[in-house]
Amino acid sequence: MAELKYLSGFGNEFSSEDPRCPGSLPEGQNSPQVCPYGLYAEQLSGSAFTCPRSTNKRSWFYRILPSVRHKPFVTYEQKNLTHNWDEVEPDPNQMRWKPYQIPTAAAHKQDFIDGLYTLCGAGDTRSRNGIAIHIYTANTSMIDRCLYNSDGDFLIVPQQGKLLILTEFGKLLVEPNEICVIQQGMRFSVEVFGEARGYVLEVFGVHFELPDLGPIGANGLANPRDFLTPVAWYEDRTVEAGYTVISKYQGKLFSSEQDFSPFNVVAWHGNYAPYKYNLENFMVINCVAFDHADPSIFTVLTAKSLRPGVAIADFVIFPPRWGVADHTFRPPYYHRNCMSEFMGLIKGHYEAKEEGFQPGGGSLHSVMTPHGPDAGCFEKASKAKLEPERVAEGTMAFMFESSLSMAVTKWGMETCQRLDKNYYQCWESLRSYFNPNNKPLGK
Ligand SMILES: O=C(O)Cc1cc(O)ccc1O
Ligand SMILES: [Fe+2]
Repeated sequence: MAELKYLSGFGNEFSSEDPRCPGSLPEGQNSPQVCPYGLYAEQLSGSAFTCPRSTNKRSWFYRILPSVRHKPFVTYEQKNLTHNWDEVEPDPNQMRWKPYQIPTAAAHKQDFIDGLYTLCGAGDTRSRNGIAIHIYTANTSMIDRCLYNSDGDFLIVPQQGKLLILTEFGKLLVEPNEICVIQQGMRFSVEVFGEARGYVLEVFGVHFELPDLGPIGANGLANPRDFLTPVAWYEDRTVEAGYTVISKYQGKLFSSEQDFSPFNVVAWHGNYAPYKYNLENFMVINCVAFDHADPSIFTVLTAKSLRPGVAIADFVIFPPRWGVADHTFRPPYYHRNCMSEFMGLIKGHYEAKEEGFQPGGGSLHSVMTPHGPDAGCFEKASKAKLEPERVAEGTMAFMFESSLSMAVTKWGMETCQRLDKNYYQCWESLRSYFNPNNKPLGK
C-alpha cells in the first residue's frame, strides 16, 4: 500500500483536491453556478448553522454525484447493536470481561458493521444526549457498503489488526495504538487485514474537543498538530450490483442502495473532517514530587456536557512514563467516583491489575462502585523501594469516563460469555494492617 498522505492539525480549516483534478475546489465561493469539472457541491453540517464560530463545523464536498441520489432506506437486520438500556436489570457490581472473541472468517464472516456489539451506554439519540460503548470484531472487509452515523460521533480504538478506513474525505490507515474519530454523518467503509478487534466510544449530540490546558500552558498532552486528516481521494465507480449505504439512525440500522460509489469526492474544504491520532505522541504530564495525580491529566479528548467541567465522555490513556513520586503509594488509589469508568487495554499490563485484565478485554466500574488496585498490587506497591522507575512500559490502557450512569446490555451481561464472575475476588485478600499502638513517629 502506497504511503498515505495526511493534513495536520486539530479542527483546522482544511482544503484538499485529488491531484488528478487540479483546480477542482471552486475559488472564492462555495456554490458556483457550475462547479469545476462538472462536480456537484454538497455541504455537510456538523453543527447548527448558528453555532458560535468557535464551535461551528461544516465541510463542503465537490463530488461526482450528490449523496441524495439513492433508493429509499429500508430496515437493515440488526445484529448486536442496540440502544435499549433496559434489556437487563441495573447491576452496580464491578465488572470485568475477558478478551472479546473474534470469530474466524472460516467459521463466520463478519465485517465492521455486523461486528458491532453494544456493551453499555446511557441516554438518548433523539434528545441528542448520551453515549454508547461498543466492541467491534471483524474478519472481513466491508465490500461495496459503507456506514454513516446519524446519531453521533464514533471514536474508534483498534486493539488488534489495522484498519484502512475509506471516507468521503480520503483514506485513513489506523493501527493499534492509534485512534480515529469519524464524526456524525461521515460515510466510511472499513477494510481489515485478518482478524480485527477494538473499542468504539459513541457520543450523541456533541463533538470531541482537546481539553483546555489551564496552568499547563500552551503545549502538552495531545498536541493539535499530531491529529491527522485524510487528503481528498475519489473513485468514479459504477456499481451495477448496487452499493449499500447504511445509516445508524435513532439506534437502528437502515440500508439504501445506489449504483455508484459514495467515495466520489474530488475535492473538499472545511473544518468538519475525520482524523486520527497516534497515542505515542501524547506528552505526559505527571507528578514529580509526591502523591498520585488524578487521571484527568491523561485526557486525550473530551466530549463536554453543558455543565462546566463535566464531560459526557472523556477519552483518557495510561501511557508509558516515569514514576518518581516520593513517599507515595504510586498505583491508582482506591476510588469511588460520581462518574462511570469503562477501561480497555490495547497492549501490556495495567498498573493496578497485573493479572486478569487482558488486552482486548474490558472493565466497568460504575457510578460510586468501589474499585482500585488488586491485593497483589497493594502489597507490592506498599513495600516498593521508591526509585524512579518506568511505569506501563509496553502498555497502553485507556478509559472512557462518563458522567452518565450506564446500563450494560444483554450481550455484555450474558451473550458474550466473557464476563469474569470472579472479578470481585481480586480484592478479597486485602487485609487490615491497622494497629492502634503503631503510632507515627513523634506522636
Ligand atoms: O484504574 C482506574 O480506576 C482508573 C484510575 C486511574 C488512576 O490513576 C486514578 C484513578 C482512577 O480511577
Ligand atoms: Fe477509578
